Amino acid sequence: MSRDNLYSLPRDRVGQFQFDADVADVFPDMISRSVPGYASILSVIEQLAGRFVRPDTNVYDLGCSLGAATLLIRNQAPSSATIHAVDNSSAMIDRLRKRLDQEPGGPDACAVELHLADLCGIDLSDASMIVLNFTLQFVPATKRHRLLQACFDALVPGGGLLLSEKVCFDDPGQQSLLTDLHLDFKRACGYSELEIAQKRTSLENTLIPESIPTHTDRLKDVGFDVVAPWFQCFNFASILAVKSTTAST
Ligand SMILES: C[S@@+](CC[C@H](N)C(=O)[O-])C[C@H]1O[C@@H](n2cnc3c(N)ncnc32)[C@H](O)[C@@H]1O
Ligand SMILES: O=C(O)C(=O)C[C@]1(C(=O)O)C=C[C@@H](O)C=C1
Repeated sequence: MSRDNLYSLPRDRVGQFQFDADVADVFPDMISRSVPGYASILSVIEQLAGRFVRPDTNVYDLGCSLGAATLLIRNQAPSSATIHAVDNSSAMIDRLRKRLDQEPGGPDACAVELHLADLCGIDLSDASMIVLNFTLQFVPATKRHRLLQACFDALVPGGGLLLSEKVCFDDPGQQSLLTDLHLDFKRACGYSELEIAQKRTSLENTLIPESIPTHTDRLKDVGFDVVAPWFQCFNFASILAVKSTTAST
């Protein structure tokens, strides 16, 4: 795995964070040293796939990056399911396509379709599981409600949505403590103060976190019956939302 040292040298001007080829090349290292609990969340996504993915349904991995969640879901999905891996970064989709060519899966592996597209513009239907693993935070706040409504509407009764996000806190004490603990995590993972500062600048106005109650209220508002925050480490959280089995599609 290539080491992320993208922000290790001083830059005259730190531009907006982009999921370009440089980031794609180091992404597994970058995300695992930036998001506490990332590996645990992935392992739970695989577990959830075993429970939620139904035969002859679609699964959407929205903002799939290099397909970490897609490949784990494929381990559990019935062969008649189809996983749609969606990302608007060609660097990410190209690398995932190569990886799938190298690892086509066994004879019972379900189909994986790649979509180089804005996830706000794609049609979603007949879904038994939808994953937004650290993706919604990059979608403009004004588009988030409509996207989650489309996700809810696309789910079959009993279907599940997994939403993981960097979050913020209304209470200033919590905000400051949990941000500091995240920075300590990054330092312990080997990032320098310069790397941390330059990456923070590049993510400003690009990654827009919201509070856990903002996320859970919105998920209930679009129709989810059960909205269960199941993971939090510092300012990173994951929520499972389930559509009622008696809901009409
Ligand atoms: C933090 S990464 C997601 C990590 C990935 N889900 C995983 O589990 O490894 C965010 C991804 O969302 C993609 N993305 C951001 N906004 C998007 C949009 N509007 N449409 C499609 N993809 C988007 C980025 O290109 C990036 O690959
Ligand atoms: O907050 C940070 O420092 C992050 O790097 C977080 C984060 C994320 O949550 O997606 C941001 C961009 C990269 O994709 C990897 C991790």
